[in-house]
Amino acid sequence: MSLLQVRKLTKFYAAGTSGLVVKALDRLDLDVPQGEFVCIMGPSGSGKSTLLNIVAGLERPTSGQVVWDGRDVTRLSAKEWAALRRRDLGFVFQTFNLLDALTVEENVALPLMLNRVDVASAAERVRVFLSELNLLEIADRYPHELSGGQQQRVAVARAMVHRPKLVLADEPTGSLDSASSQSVLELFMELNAVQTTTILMATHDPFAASYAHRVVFMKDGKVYNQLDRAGSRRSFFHEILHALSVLEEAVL
Ligand SMILES: Nc1ncnc2c1ncn2[C@@H]1O[C@H](COP(=O)(O)OP(=O)(O)OP(=O)(O)O)[C@@H](O)[C@H]1O
Repeated sequence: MSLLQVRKLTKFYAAGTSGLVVKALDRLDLDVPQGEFVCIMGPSGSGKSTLLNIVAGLERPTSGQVVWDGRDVTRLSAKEWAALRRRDLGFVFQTFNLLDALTVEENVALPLMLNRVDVASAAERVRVFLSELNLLEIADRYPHELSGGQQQRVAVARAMVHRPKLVLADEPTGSLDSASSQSVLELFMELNAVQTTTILMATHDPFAASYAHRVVFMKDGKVYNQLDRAGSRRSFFHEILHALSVLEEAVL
C-alpha cells in the first residue's frame, strides 16, 4: 500500500484584492509507496510548494483528499496535525532553518526532544547518527561557523534523526554550489536506502532530480508526465533534461 495517497487535490487561492482566483492545484492524483524517493519538478507556479504544504498539513486543500498510511488526514485538527508532523514528518527547506543559538548536536537533537525521548537516549542517538553521517567533528559548532553545504547536511540529519515516515524537501539544493549539492543529495540517497525513509522533494534542478527513483512533472497544478529511473543516474539525468525541454515547449 502507498504511504501517501493524494486524490483529486484542488487548491484555489484568492489573488490579492482583485477578486481573481488562482488554481494552484487541479484535481491532482499522486501515490508514493513507502521507501520511494520521489522528485516533483515543474515550471514556477505549477503548484509544487502548494502540494508539499498541503501534504504537511500547513495548508488546507479546497477539495480532495490526502491519505497517510491508510489514514485520511485531510480534515485533522491543527493539534492532530502538529502531533503527526512531530512524529512522522521531517522537513528540509532551501534556507537551512537551523537555530542559530544551538550547536549542531543540539539542533539535531530537537526532533527527539519534541518527541519526549529522554535526554540520555537522545544524546546517544544523536552522537551515533552524527558519526554515521561523518558530522561528528562539527557537532559542537554553531550554524554560523559552518558552510552552506555543512548547514544543509545538518538540516537533513535533523529532518531524519527521529526516523520519520516521510521527509518533505522544498528546493533543498537551491542555495548550494554543485559540490555541496552533491554531498547533500548523497546524504538523502544514503538515508533513503538505509532508513527506507520516503522522500518527496520539489526542485528545479535536474541534477538533484536525477538522485530520485521517480520524477513527477507538474504543469498547471496537475501531473503532466512521470519518469522512472531504470538505468544509471547519468542516463536518468539526460532523460530528465529531455522531459523538461518537452515540458518547456508545452508551456511556451
Ligand atoms: N498564499 C498564496 N496566495 C495566493 N496565491 C498563491 C499563494 N501561494 C501560492 N500561490 C499561487 O499558486 C500557484 C502555485 O504556487 P506554488 O508556490 O505552489 O508553485 P511552485 O511550483 O512551487 O512555484 P516555484 O517553483 O516558483 O516555487 C502560483 O500561481 C502562486 O502564485
